Amino acid sequence: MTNQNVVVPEAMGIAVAAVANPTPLFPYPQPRGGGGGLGVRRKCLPQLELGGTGGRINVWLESMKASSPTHGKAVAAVAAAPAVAEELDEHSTWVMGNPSALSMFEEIANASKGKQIVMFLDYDGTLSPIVDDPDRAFMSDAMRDAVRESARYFPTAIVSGRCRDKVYNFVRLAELYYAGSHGMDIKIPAKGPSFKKANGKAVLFQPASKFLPMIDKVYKALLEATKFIPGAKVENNKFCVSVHFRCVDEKRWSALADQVKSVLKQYPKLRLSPGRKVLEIRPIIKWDKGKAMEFLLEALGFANCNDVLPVYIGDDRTDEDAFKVLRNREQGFGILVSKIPKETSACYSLQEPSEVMDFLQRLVAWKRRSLKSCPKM
Ligand SMILES: O=P(O)(O)OC[C@H]1O[C@H](O[C@H]2O[C@H](CO)[C@@H](O)[C@H](O)[C@H]2O)[C@H](O)[C@@H](O)[C@@H]1O
Repeated sequence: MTNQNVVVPEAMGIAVAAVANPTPLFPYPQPRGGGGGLGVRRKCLPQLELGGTGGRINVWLESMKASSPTHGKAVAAVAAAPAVAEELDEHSTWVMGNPSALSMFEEIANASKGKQIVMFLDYDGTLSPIVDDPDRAFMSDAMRDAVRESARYFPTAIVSGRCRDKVYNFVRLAELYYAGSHGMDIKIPAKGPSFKKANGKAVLFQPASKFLPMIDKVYKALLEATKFIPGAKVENNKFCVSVHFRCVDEKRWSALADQVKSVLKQYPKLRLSPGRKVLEIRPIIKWDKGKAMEFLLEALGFANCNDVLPVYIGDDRTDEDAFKVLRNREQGFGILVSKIPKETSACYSLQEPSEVMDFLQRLVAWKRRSLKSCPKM
């Protein structure tokens, strides 16, 4: 490895406190309703414990259901339910707490005046629509153009649960920064249009590298344990593993949860969290997408800056860690991609990837106009 820094967390001094910024740069909307809520009935997911007996399987099952809302089904349920009015009310309350980033565009643009926007984008469900086959989650050329343009004006990073190589192969833009495996695999190349702040040295940061052999073993064990469940798919994401159940008949979810649980019992150093019809298995280390975002900000020279505005757009539970960091720092803003109300720490929302594309295009157009009228901006 030449001209590349392999960074260990301690060496970077990465801790939430290390990059804390005391100056509120963006006025987060105040939480509405009780319990710090956004006016939405809280549907907290139970902890997915790996030990214990049969009862916990139900907890797993409930989690799998709760973390996999299907828009079509939700809409049908709303239409059929007697409490339609209440549901609609809930939705509009949520929209008030998390207004559309498109309808609030002027406010967002104003807040970024004089500040360097740094763009963080999740991949699945944000840049590409959710599809049955994870290997075919392609982003459109139009979306690729929008992301390419974003990177011309703002340092832009992809932060994904997928392994870094795989997400790079989908995005195929060398001018971006990539954080794969839920932020546990970060690479900052040495050269590129927006890499001036990275001191001309490539950075490779893999805080879970010692877990590689374990992840490999658990991946093989999960493949074996789930091979009799039609539709189940196990994906090796290098520092984490995804067990997909989108194509598994709901009647077999419990059997799948059972199999996964029996494998994970032998791996107390791994934890499990639910995603969109997927069980995500990863090492128990204090590292997540929020920490990855902070790492990138620091590595790019934006730590302790008052004139930076990080924007994080994502659709998944794992993106909440980044939304929380922004909320706690009172800096920048998180945008949740969702058609249905969800508990979130984001302050704005977009409904689907096509809206994400609109938003990126508008931001770039706004930036271009501002540069024309005031080239120093
Ligand atoms: O952090 P992300 O980039 O959003 O990655 C999270 C997981 O995304 C992928 O799974 C999801 O998208 C698939 C394709 O649309 C879909 O089939 C699946 O049901 C979703 O959960 C990816 O395959 C996982 O490895 C990522 O962890």
